[in-house]
Amino acid sequence: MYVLIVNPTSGNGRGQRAGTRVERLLSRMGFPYQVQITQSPGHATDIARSMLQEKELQAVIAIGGDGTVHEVGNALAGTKIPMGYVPAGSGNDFALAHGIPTRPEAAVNRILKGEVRRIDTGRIGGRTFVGFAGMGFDGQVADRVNRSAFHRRLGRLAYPLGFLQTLWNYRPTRLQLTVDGKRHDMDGVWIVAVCNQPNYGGGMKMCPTASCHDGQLDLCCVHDLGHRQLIRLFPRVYKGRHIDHPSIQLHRGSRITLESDPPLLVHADGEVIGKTPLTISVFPQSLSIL
Ligand SMILES: Nc1ncnc2c1ncn2[C@@H]1O[C@H](COP(=O)(O)OP(=O)(O)OP(=O)(O)O)[C@@H](O)[C@H]1O
Repeated sequence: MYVLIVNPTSGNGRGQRAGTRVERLLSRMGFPYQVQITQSPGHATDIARSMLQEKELQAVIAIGGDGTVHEVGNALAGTKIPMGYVPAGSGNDFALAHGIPTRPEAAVNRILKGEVRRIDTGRIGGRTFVGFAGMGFDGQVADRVNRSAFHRRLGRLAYPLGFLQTLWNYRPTRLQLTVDGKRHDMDGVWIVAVCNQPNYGGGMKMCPTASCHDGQLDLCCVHDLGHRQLIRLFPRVYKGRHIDHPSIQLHRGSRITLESDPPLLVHADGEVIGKTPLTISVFPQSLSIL
């Protein structure tokens, strides 16, 4: 049996429509399924966890955006139950990273092929992230975008707009980053992004060489530059061309700790989950995806 977890609010109602199309397809093809609609933030994790007891469960199909992938991934990481995905959000970085088609029919066909791949995930403050996490300025932007229905209606433009609105009042801070035991003290830090895939925040290529198959996490630290310089650098991140800039530090490792004063907001897959200090580690080959 397939369990569909549909976030009806994702992508401005796209989730609801995609859910109906997937349901029709599975029914027409005679596959057993059950539909569950999320009622609130966090509900997708609870539903997916409760379904793990089902004997006939073949896969959980997340229908929504990266937030829905995050929530379902939190329940399935560390289990053998695979996650299928039908993209219906505004950013859909997970779909981009894994070549998942945007049309529900094509995404379902891929799921029904049953080709399971194991991917790494990240552990952050007792939770799992599937694609990426970020802190500092980026945590503030995620917070602003997620709280605003207006921003969420903008799709991929939500992040660039949130970026510009958050920019002028943000003060970069001092931060201690430790990667696999090696400490890096940095001043004037804007962003530390931790990536398990290249795509980030609606199509940016924050860590262009990140891979979910290498047992490592890639980091991109943006520090020591002024507001205007950051604006000039920003468009380059969509092609991954920011990495040669002198204010960018790249690292790779499997265990990362971050400390800062003041504490910085942290997001995981675009969902705000807390503040620094925290430890992040890779959870190799922990999630099965279709
Ligand atoms: N019934 C609901 N009412 C309100 N919020 C919900 C509901 N169900 C899920 N959510 C929340 O909706 C948020 C956004 O979901 P999601 O990220 O899947 O869509 P999106 O923001 O449109 O896409 P993307 O993250 O790819 O841009 C998540 O934080 C999730 O917890």
